[in-house]
Amino acid sequence: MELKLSQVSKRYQYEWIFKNINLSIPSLSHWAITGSNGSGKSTLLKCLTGINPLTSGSIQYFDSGKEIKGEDIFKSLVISAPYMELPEEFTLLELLKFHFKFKIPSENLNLEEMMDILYLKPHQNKPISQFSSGMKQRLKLGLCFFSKNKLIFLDEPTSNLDEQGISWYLQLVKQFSKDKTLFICSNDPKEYSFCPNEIKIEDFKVKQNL
Ligand SMILES: Nc1ncnc2c1ncn2[C@@H]1O[C@H](COP(=O)(O)OP(=O)(O)OP(=O)(O)O)[C@@H](O)[C@H]1O
Repeated sequence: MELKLSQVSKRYQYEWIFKNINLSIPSLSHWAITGSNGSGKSTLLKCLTGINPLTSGSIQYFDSGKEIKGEDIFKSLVISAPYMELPEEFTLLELLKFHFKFKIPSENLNLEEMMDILYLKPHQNKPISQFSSGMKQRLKLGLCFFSKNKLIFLDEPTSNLDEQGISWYLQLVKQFSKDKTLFICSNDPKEYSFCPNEIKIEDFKVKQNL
Protein backbone atom coordinates (compact mmCIF):
# COMPACT_ATOMS: atom_id res chain seq x y z
CA MET A 1 0.00 0.00 0.00
CA GLU A 2 1.16 3.51 -0.82
CA LEU A 3 -0.11 6.71 0.80
CA LYS A 4 0.08 10.28 -0.40
CA LEU A 5 -0.42 12.98 2.23
CA SER A 6 -1.15 16.47 0.89
CA GLN A 7 -1.34 19.45 3.26
CA VAL A 8 -2.61 17.13 6.01
CA SER A 9 -3.72 19.26 8.98
CA LYS A 10 -5.71 18.67 12.16
CA ARG A 11 -7.15 21.13 14.65
CA TYR A 12 -9.16 20.46 17.80
CA GLN A 13 -11.21 23.55 18.64
CA TYR A 14 -8.62 26.37 18.42
CA GLU A 15 -5.54 24.16 18.77
CA TRP A 16 -3.64 23.04 15.67
CA ILE A 17 -2.16 19.60 16.44
CA PHE A 18 -0.19 19.47 13.16
CA LYS A 19 -0.30 21.42 9.96
CA ASN A 20 0.68 20.85 6.33
CA ILE A 21 2.15 17.36 6.34
CA ASN A 22 3.17 16.54 2.77
CA LEU A 23 4.58 13.05 2.38
CA SER A 24 4.74 10.16 -0.04
CA ILE A 25 4.72 6.84 1.76
CA PRO A 26 6.05 4.13 -0.56
CA SER A 27 4.69 0.62 -0.48
CA LEU A 28 6.33 -1.66 2.13
CA SER A 29 8.03 1.23 3.95
CA HIS A 30 8.19 1.27 7.75
CA TRP A 31 7.58 4.52 9.66
CA ALA A 32 7.89 5.69 13.23
CA ILE A 33 5.56 8.53 14.27
CA THR A 34 7.38 10.21 17.14
CA GLY A 35 6.87 13.15 19.49
CA SER A 36 6.47 14.02 23.14
CA ASN A 37 3.37 13.10 25.18
CA GLY A 38 0.35 14.96 23.89
CA SER A 39 2.12 16.10 20.69
CA GLY A 40 -0.37 14.39 18.36
CA LYS A 41 0.97 10.94 17.42
CA SER A 42 -2.32 9.14 18.09
CA THR A 43 -4.23 11.95 16.40
CA LEU A 44 -2.17 11.47 13.23
CA LEU A 45 -2.70 7.69 13.39
CA LYS A 46 -6.45 8.21 13.75
CA CYS A 47 -6.40 10.54 10.73
CA LEU A 48 -4.35 8.08 8.65
CA THR A 49 -6.78 5.25 9.47
CA GLY A 50 -9.88 7.32 8.80
CA ILE A 51 -11.06 7.13 12.44
CA ASN A 52 -10.79 10.93 12.71
CA PRO A 53 -11.51 13.39 9.90
CA LEU A 54 -8.85 15.86 8.76
CA THR A 55 -9.45 19.56 9.30
CA SER A 56 -7.89 20.22 5.89
CA GLY A 57 -5.75 18.45 3.32
CA SER A 58 -6.15 14.95 1.92
CA ILE A 59 -4.81 11.43 2.12
CA GLN A 60 -4.85 9.12 -0.89
CA TYR A 61 -4.34 5.36 -0.68
CA PHE A 62 -3.05 3.16 -3.50
CA ASP A 63 -2.76 -0.61 -3.83
CA SER A 64 -0.46 -1.63 -6.72
CA GLY A 65 -0.97 1.83 -8.21
CA LYS A 66 -4.78 1.66 -8.04
CA GLU A 67 -6.45 4.22 -5.80
CA ILE A 68 -8.60 2.84 -2.96
CA LYS A 69 -11.62 4.87 -1.88
CA GLY A 70 -14.23 5.04 0.85
CA GLU A 71 -14.78 2.20 3.26
CA ASP A 72 -12.44 -0.06 1.30
CA ILE A 73 -9.58 1.79 3.00
CA PHE A 74 -10.76 0.56 6.39
CA LYS A 75 -10.96 -2.98 5.03
CA SER A 76 -7.34 -2.77 3.89
CA LEU A 77 -5.79 -1.89 7.24
CA VAL A 78 -5.37 -3.27 10.75
CA ILE A 79 -4.82 -1.32 13.98
CA SER A 80 -3.47 -2.18 17.41
CA ALA A 81 -3.93 0.67 19.88
CA PRO A 82 -4.78 1.16 23.55
CA TYR A 83 -8.10 2.78 22.55
CA MET A 84 -9.15 -0.16 20.30
CA GLU A 85 -11.03 -2.53 22.61
CA LEU A 86 -11.20 -6.30 22.23
CA PRO A 87 -14.66 -7.94 22.56
CA GLU A 88 -14.24 -9.05 26.18
CA GLU A 89 -17.11 -11.55 26.22
CA PHE A 90 -15.51 -13.77 23.55
CA THR A 91 -13.10 -16.56 24.43
CA LEU A 92 -9.77 -16.47 22.62
CA LEU A 93 -10.85 -19.21 20.21
CA GLU A 94 -14.17 -17.48 19.49
CA LEU A 95 -12.42 -14.19 18.85
CA LEU A 96 -9.89 -15.70 16.44
CA LYS A 97 -12.69 -17.52 14.57
CA PHE A 98 -14.72 -14.29 14.40
CA HIS A 99 -11.79 -12.10 13.31
CA PHE A 100 -10.73 -14.48 10.55
CA LYS A 101 -14.24 -14.64 9.12
CA PHE A 102 -13.48 -11.13 7.86
CA LYS A 103 -9.69 -11.08 7.46
CA ILE A 104 -7.49 -13.42 5.45
CA PRO A 105 -4.72 -15.02 7.55
CA SER A 106 -1.13 -14.33 6.53
CA GLU A 107 1.17 -17.16 5.53
CA ASN A 108 -1.82 -19.56 5.65
CA LEU A 109 -1.55 -19.73 9.44
CA ASN A 110 -4.26 -21.76 11.13
CA LEU A 111 -5.76 -20.84 14.50
CA GLU A 112 -3.70 -23.44 16.39
CA GLU A 113 -0.47 -22.01 14.97
CA MET A 114 -1.57 -18.48 15.85
CA MET A 115 -2.26 -19.46 19.46
CA ASP A 116 1.15 -21.14 19.63
CA ILE A 117 2.93 -18.01 18.42
CA LEU A 118 0.94 -15.95 20.95
CA TYR A 119 1.83 -18.39 23.78
CA LEU A 120 -1.90 -18.39 24.56
CA LYS A 121 -3.00 -21.90 23.60
CA PRO A 122 -3.68 -22.98 27.22
CA HIS A 123 -6.08 -20.02 27.44
CA GLN A 124 -8.10 -20.73 24.31
CA ASN A 125 -11.40 -21.19 26.19
CA LYS A 126 -10.91 -18.30 28.61
CA PRO A 127 -12.95 -15.11 28.04
CA ILE A 128 -10.82 -12.13 26.99
CA SER A 129 -12.19 -10.27 30.04
CA GLN A 130 -10.07 -12.64 32.18
CA PHE A 131 -6.85 -12.01 30.23
CA SER A 132 -4.04 -10.00 31.82
CA SER A 133 -3.15 -6.68 30.17
CA GLY A 134 0.00 -8.24 28.67
CA MET A 135 -1.98 -11.17 27.23
CA LYS A 136 -4.47 -8.73 25.68
CA GLN A 137 -1.61 -6.73 24.18
CA ARG A 138 -0.03 -9.84 22.62
CA LEU A 139 -3.44 -10.76 21.20
CA LYS A 140 -3.99 -7.28 19.70
CA LEU A 141 -0.57 -7.44 18.01
CA GLY A 142 -1.23 -10.97 16.81
CA LEU A 143 -4.57 -10.03 15.25
CA CYS A 144 -2.72 -7.36 13.25
CA PHE A 145 0.27 -9.36 12.12
CA PHE A 146 -1.64 -12.59 11.43
CA SER A 147 -3.96 -10.75 9.01
CA LYS A 148 -2.95 -10.47 5.38
CA ASN A 149 -3.77 -6.72 5.30
CA LYS A 150 -0.97 -4.73 3.76
CA LEU A 151 -1.26 -1.65 6.00
CA ILE A 152 -0.56 -1.91 9.73
CA PHE A 153 -0.87 0.79 12.40
CA LEU A 154 0.53 0.20 15.89
CA ASP A 155 0.09 2.71 18.71
CA GLU A 156 2.35 2.07 21.73
CA PRO A 157 2.93 -1.58 20.68
CA THR A 158 4.83 -2.69 23.79
CA SER A 159 2.57 -1.13 26.41
CA ASN A 160 1.93 -3.73 29.13
CA LEU A 161 4.65 -6.05 27.79
CA ASP A 162 7.59 -7.16 29.96
CA GLU A 163 11.16 -7.62 28.63
CA GLN A 164 10.32 -11.06 27.27
CA GLY A 165 7.18 -9.64 25.66
CA ILE A 166 9.20 -6.88 24.01
CA SER A 167 11.61 -9.44 22.48
CA TRP A 168 8.57 -11.41 21.32
CA TYR A 169 7.15 -8.24 19.67
CA LEU A 170 10.44 -7.56 17.85
CA GLN A 171 10.49 -11.15 16.59
CA LEU A 172 6.86 -10.83 15.41
CA VAL A 173 7.68 -7.65 13.48
CA LYS A 174 10.70 -9.32 11.89
CA GLN A 175 8.69 -12.36 10.78
CA PHE A 176 5.48 -10.69 9.59
CA SER A 177 6.15 -7.11 8.44
CA LYS A 178 8.29 -7.59 5.31
CA ASP A 179 5.35 -7.37 2.93
CA LYS A 180 3.50 -4.57 4.78
CA THR A 181 3.46 -0.81 5.03
CA LEU A 182 3.86 -0.16 8.75
CA PHE A 183 3.34 2.85 11.05
CA ILE A 184 4.33 2.83 14.72
CA CYS A 185 3.37 5.65 17.13
CA SER A 186 5.86 5.74 19.95
CA ASN A 187 8.31 7.71 22.00
CA ASP A 188 10.30 4.64 22.96
CA PRO A 189 13.08 3.85 20.42
CA LYS A 190 13.09 0.15 21.27
CA GLU A 191 9.61 -0.08 19.75
CA TYR A 192 10.62 1.45 16.41
CA SER A 193 14.43 1.54 16.03
CA PHE A 194 14.15 -0.85 13.05
CA CYS A 195 12.06 1.74 11.12
CA PRO A 196 14.17 3.60 8.54
CA ASN A 197 11.67 6.48 8.30
CA GLU A 198 10.33 8.89 10.91
CA ILE A 199 7.52 11.46 11.05
CA LYS A 200 8.41 13.87 13.86
CA ILE A 201 5.14 15.53 14.86
CA GLU A 202 7.04 18.51 16.27
CA ASP A 203 8.20 19.32 12.69
CA PHE A 204 4.57 20.04 11.78
CA LYS A 205 3.58 22.30 14.66
CA VAL A 206 2.57 25.89 14.04
CA LYS A 207 4.49 28.40 16.15
CA GLN A 208 1.39 30.37 17.05
CA ASN A 209 -2.04 28.80 17.48
CA LEU A 210 -4.61 30.94 15.71
N1 LIG B 1 -11.03 14.22 20.75
C1 LIG B 1 -10.25 15.24 21.13
N2 LIG B 1 -10.77 16.47 21.34
C2 LIG B 1 -9.99 17.51 21.69
N3 LIG B 1 -8.65 17.41 21.86
C3 LIG B 1 -8.08 16.21 21.67
C4 LIG B 1 -8.84 15.07 21.30
N4 LIG B 1 -7.99 14.01 21.16
C5 LIG B 1 -6.77 14.48 21.46
N5 LIG B 1 -6.81 15.79 21.75
C6 LIG B 1 -5.66 16.65 22.07
O1 LIG B 1 -4.73 16.56 21.01
C7 LIG B 1 -3.40 16.60 21.51
C8 LIG B 1 -2.64 15.40 20.97
O2 LIG B 1 -3.15 14.21 21.59
P1 LIG B 1 -2.64 12.77 21.14
O3 LIG B 1 -3.36 11.76 21.96
O4 LIG B 1 -2.71 12.67 19.66
O5 LIG B 1 -1.08 12.84 21.57
P2 LIG B 1 0.02 11.70 21.63
O6 LIG B 1 1.27 12.27 21.02
O7 LIG B 1 -0.49 10.44 21.03
O8 LIG B 1 0.21 11.54 23.21
P3 LIG B 1 0.78 10.34 24.13
O9 LIG B 1 2.23 10.17 23.81
O10 LIG B 1 0.57 10.87 25.51
O11 LIG B 1 -0.06 9.12 23.84
C9 LIG B 1 -3.50 16.68 23.04
O12 LIG B 1 -3.39 18.03 23.41
C10 LIG B 1 -4.90 16.15 23.31
O13 LIG B 1 -5.46 16.71 24.48
